Amino acid sequence: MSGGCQAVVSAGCSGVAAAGAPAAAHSDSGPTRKPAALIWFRNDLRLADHEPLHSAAADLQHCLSQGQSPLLLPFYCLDERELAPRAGELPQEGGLDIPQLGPHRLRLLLEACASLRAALRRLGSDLLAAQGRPEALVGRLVALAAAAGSSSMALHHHMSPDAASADLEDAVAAAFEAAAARHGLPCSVHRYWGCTLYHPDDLPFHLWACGSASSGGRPGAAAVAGPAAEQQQQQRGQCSRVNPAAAEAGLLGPLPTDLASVYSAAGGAATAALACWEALGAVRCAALAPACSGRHDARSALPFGMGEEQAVQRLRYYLGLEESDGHSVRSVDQEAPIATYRETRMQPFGVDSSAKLSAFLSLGCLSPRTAHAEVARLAVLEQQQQQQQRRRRGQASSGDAAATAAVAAAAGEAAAAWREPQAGDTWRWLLMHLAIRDFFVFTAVKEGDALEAPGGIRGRAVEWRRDDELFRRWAQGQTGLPFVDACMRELGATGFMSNRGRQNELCLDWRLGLRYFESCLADHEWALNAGNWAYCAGTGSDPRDRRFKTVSQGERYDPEARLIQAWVPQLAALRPAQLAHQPWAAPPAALAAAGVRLGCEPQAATAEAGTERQEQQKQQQLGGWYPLPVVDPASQIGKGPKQKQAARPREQRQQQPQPQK
Ligand SMILES: Cc1cc2nc3c(=O)[nH]c(=O)nc-3n(C[C@H](O)[C@H](O)[C@H](O)COP(=O)(O)OP(=O)(O)OC[C@H]3O[C@@H](n4cnc5c(N)ncnc54)[C@H](O)[C@@H]3O)c2cc1C
Repeated sequence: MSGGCQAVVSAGCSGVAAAGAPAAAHSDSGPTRKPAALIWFRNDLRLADHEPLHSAAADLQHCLSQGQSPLLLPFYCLDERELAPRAGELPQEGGLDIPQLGPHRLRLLLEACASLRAALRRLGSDLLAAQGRPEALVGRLVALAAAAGSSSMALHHHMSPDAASADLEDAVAAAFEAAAARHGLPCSVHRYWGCTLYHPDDLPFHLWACGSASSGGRPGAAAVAGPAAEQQQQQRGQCSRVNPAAAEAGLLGPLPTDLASVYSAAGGAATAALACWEALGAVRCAALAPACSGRHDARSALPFGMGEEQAVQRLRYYLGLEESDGHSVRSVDQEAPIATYRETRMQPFGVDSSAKLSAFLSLGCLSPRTAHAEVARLAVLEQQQQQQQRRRRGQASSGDAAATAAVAAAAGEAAAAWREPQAGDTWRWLLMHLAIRDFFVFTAVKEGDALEAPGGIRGRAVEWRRDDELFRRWAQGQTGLPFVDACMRELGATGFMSNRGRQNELCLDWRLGLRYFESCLADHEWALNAGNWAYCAGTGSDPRDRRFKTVSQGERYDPEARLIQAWVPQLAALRPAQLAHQPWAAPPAALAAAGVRLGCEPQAATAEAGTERQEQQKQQQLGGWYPLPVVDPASQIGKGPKQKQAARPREQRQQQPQPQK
């Protein structure tokens, strides 16, 4: 960092303004002073457990108490570079010039920004929003604050674990410093860590190599969940009013809701990338619900609006918690989904089979620590219930209520501390997955770009296969492997795919899949996507072969073929339903009864492409043409006791279908 600025990387909850204040000549003391704080919102679109906001607000609160009139400028910048393809690091891109930020995630992002803006407005503040480059926007904001008479500038933001983000953060800081210097304003930059359950300072090793962009010492350690998060929640009413000049600068206009218009506003590269995305996945952006419309594909596993409130609602619903008179109580209506989480999590179908928190976490509408705090509440309630039961059975003395509650609270908090889950546990399995998320984030920070190298962090010497036509069929859900196709069609139409589904691939260059997922996943996080792809490809930190037998996976985790019925209507009428996993092995009579015809649709029929509406109707009709598998299906069937080949008539077993080209 240069100029009069001082970078401060804060990890604790203590105020940091003093640390960033430069020379005494620029002191902010005195009634005429007007310090300004910019809060750069990124993938942390929430108010609770938001250390940059909390710290800035605490500093400004201090200024207010001294009779000064500080400014708080929370802002979000939709970085246009993300709407275009990544710089082509893959050879023979094969139609992969798709946006990094695809329409599904864009929709949720716009919704999350709208929710955040509404929440800030309720506090008398606002969210300044623009499309462009953050490093250009900070310059404008500094000018705005300077014109409003600001006497000093501070920039607060969360750090991102993405490999590319360190450069962006440095560029934004440099632009901020340069703009402040132009206006003769002292300034400081404050970076925070807030995207994991555990804080890097609490790890038993150093995450950052010395001299990296993010190093510089990380004072203090944030508590994992618990009181810190709650305390911050209570203090969030501290934002001061945003400068009205921001409205004039066009930063308070309505957020876009039409997805395609966002790409076209970003220029030719983004528009072309969107067209490429539509062609590759055979999904039309115009057919997707606009942001904030409240509309969803009826089959979507993510039928939620996006925002902090929705995130907490979803989490509480899943845990079976309700708010009553400001306290968490257990919902009495029905058994909460968390009760069966361990058993259902791998099921690829349904809204409640797994927690469906990933999109909220990826946009930062929910912090992992807040999730942990809610789980701790559940643990306390469980302890209270157990104590009551013991008392009823006369196994515990009936002391005074307050003392009993305190004991239960302590026991609950202790119970929510980390321990490996056992078979009978419920919420502990959820905590374990949040810990797995941390593992991938920290691995990504440590390994950086190396995670995406062809041989990964283990430098495996593998000649990855490229087959653009096969890749296209995979992306469009036309492989002839029904479970894979159902997963891919769900991804294209809704941006979600279950964890099981995400682990099915066709032994092609894994980095193609990585890029396609990046563009399609509504919950995309670079660290998690790259780390998990590397895991599946055997190039990550786990050297074991993780290749799935895709047919067996479907049969095992979706025995009733509900996912296939939802997304592959051609096979939906097959009975018994299990036949949908291996239609090539179904008796001819069953195929005929369900109207299924295997193979390529004859040219004459495809040539008669109808209107869009007719095409949609055709998509929803049961029965019809369904392709034969693009790979030998026998290679996708496991031999283990739980992965038995579906029963099929003897005569059919003789005729293995030939892979279709
Ligand atoms: C190839 C591949 C790519 C993936 N890309 C992403 C991605 O971009 N973003 C993303 O959030 N998840 C990713 N995952 C992980 C996982 O599939 C999703 O987090 C999960 O399916 C989301 O559903 P859920 O919220 O119901 O998760 P649950 O299964 O209920 O788990 C709860 C939370 O734990 C975390 N979690 C669970 N499994 C994993 C995992 N394997 N790795 C990291 N965190 C995990 C997530 O935050 C999740 O929301 C990927 C997995 C694979 C195999």
